[in-house]
Amino acid sequence: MTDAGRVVLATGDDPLVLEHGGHLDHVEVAYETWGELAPARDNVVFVCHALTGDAHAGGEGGWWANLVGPGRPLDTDRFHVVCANLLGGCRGTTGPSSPDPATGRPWGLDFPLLTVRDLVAVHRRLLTHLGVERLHAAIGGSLGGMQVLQWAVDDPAAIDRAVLVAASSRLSAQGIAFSAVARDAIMRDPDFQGGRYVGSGRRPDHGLAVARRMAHITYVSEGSLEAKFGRDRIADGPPTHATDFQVEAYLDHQAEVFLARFDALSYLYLTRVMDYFDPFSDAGAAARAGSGGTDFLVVSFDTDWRFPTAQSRRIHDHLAAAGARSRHVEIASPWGHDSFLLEPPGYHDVVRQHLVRHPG
Ligand SMILES: CC(=O)SCCNC(=O)CCNC(=O)[C@H](O)C(C)(C)COP(=O)(O)OP(=O)(O)OC[C@H]1O[C@@H](n2cnc3c(N)ncnc32)[C@H](O)[C@@H]1OP(=O)(O)O
Ligand SMILES: N[C@@H](CCO)C(=O)O
Repeated sequence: MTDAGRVVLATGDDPLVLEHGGHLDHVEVAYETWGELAPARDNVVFVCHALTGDAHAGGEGGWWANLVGPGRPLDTDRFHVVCANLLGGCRGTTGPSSPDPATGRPWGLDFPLLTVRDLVAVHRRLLTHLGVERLHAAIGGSLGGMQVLQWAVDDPAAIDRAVLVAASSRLSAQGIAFSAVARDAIMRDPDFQGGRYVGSGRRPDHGLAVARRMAHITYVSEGSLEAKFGRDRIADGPPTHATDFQVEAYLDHQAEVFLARFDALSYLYLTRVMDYFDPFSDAGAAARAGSGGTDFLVVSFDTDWRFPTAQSRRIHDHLAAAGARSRHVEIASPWGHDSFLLEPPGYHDVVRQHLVRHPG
């Protein structure tokens, strides 16, 4: 059974208090579910999406349809899978382009800055709304893995099995630098209009496209770009400043499809969420994450240079040193960071096995 819905999870009477201060009096969340909820409500697998994902993880066109479905590692004949669009997103959940209840106008840059803890607080409210106390598992890739880690820190008794794929507990200087250039491209686009572009008939598409082109290069590997495109050109002819190489046409295409599904303000807010994430700066965080008996699987890909294996090993090392149950597996993949969306050999097997492991 597949279900999709939208639910209000914060109101003026029950606001969402944010980690950096301030609160949101209205939070609406878009979510989808697949598979039957067991009568004991003990078969829920929560999927946390990455930077630009949405609630549509499974089913036709789902961004994780290779992982979610009957007989898949997140087996919907067995599990009740839930995925929600993030707070700050632009795919049905409240974000910076949503109306500010105080003015009726889109929030723009008046939307408060968020943290991973805030994103998780909304997931936790959704679970309460669904009448679920404990997750069979929580799984996420990239920013999704960060949410799973924060969730275990904030509510250690809530998750039996945690799967963090291609994630990081702390962006490197290089990672923050990539985010900075992407945000600059957006904010310096004249159509950004100080963040007041919603409803103006102009959007900072140029800036957002530059941001996505650059980010996409970091999500794939040098080898995969070489293998797909090499130095192939679209047509023979004299040199030009226009798109000429196949790899340029590929980036143009990636940017074009991205503009059709994503919003520049959400990009600014969610990249900033990632920059500041650093849960182990709190010396007690790893011990708390392990204190509820959560069984962690940390997966990385050998060609991921955006969130390299060393960053996953750091997560595992912190957890293991604090006595948490944790395993780290590095998967060989030719495809870089976005391997978490694909099926390199061995990856789905370790996830499948972890989801049926006995806790304790
Ligand atoms: C994580 C979440 O929570 S979901 C996030 C949202 N989703 C994403 O971020 C995914 C974006 N990333 C991608 O699509 C990535 O490219 C991957 C790595 C996942 C897909 O990998 P692959 O299957 O190897 O696809 P590839 O990277 O080659 O891209 C194929 C696309 O490029 C297009 N393309 C390929 N070569 C060219 C070319 N020379 N010129 C123009 N376009 C090209 C294809 O037509 C295809 O388009 P389509 O996706 O619109 O059908
Ligand atoms: N390609 C993914 C990965 C980000 O880490 C996304 O856009 O969400």
